[in-house]
Amino acid sequence: MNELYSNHINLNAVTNSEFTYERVKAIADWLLARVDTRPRIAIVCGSGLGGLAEKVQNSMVFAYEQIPDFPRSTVVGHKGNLVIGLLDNVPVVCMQGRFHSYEGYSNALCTMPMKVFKLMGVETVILTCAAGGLNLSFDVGDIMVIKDHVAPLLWTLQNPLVGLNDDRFGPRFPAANKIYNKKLREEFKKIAKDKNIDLREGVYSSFGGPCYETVTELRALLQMGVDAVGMSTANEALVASYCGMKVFAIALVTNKAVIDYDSDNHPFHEEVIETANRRAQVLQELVTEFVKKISF
Ligand SMILES: O=P(O)(O)O[C@@H]1C[C@H](O)[C@@H](CO)O1
Ligand code: HPA
Repeated sequence: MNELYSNHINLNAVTNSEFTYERVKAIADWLLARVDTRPRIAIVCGSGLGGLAEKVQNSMVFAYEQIPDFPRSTVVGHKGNLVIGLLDNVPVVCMQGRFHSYEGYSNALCTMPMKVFKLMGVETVILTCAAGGLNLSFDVGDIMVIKDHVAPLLWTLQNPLVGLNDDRFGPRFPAANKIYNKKLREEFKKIAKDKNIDLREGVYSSFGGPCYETVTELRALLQMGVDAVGMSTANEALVASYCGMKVFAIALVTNKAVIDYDSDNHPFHEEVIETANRRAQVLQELVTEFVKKISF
């Protein structure tokens, strides 16, 4: 087995049956035994956005490879640490890098950390990601609050909830029409307004990658009402919501999706990272303020 990957998790396990309640609880307990902090908020840092985790104080940093049964981060711009500590005095657990299905991980494995968070006592999950802007009025650098998603992989057996259901995590047939908490979206928008930071709100889509989308795929998504397209987040949002946690998600528009058949432009990861680095500070400021606000 590739040593980048985890110790004894079955990487090909498509269903969630590999990640039993007991197995996930063992991971949560392993972490809780090593920190004094009891985080109620979890933050997932997307491509190039891991700097937020560096703002966490009194932190304990666990490299993913230290944590039993955790996968490894293999993507540039995803450091691969779980950081537990205080963000402006609010206890948080922060994923400095996430797992993607294009890394060879099943969606059940990609989203397993959400279940760990649930069993650590987390109540709210904040997801961040990089995305290509599809909405014609979007500019590179825009921040979009996600209000819904379209995720074709989740229409298949790659849905992370496929498999025997354990009701201790969530219901067999969870609703998916209210994944992105409206109150949290409103709160975030208020904070941005007070800071004079322009925000977008829209629909995110994820095909899972690793290739960027074809022109025709993007045009179809545009017709469906999609505003930004990425390779992650929807799966995590689904599982976090299924577990009964509140979900808030933002996508940073790191590039423009190319919807002209004859364009010479194309998306590339270096541009994604570069834009993320350029906008990281604003995003960090917004998320830190948001965390403070919702912690009461
Ligand atoms: O991990 P996220 O969704 O933030 O990153 C996006 C999707 C791919 O990992 C990468 C492509 O450039 O950016
Ligand atoms: O254009 C994109 N497509 C998919 N994923 C992405 N992540 C950043 N930009 C993009």
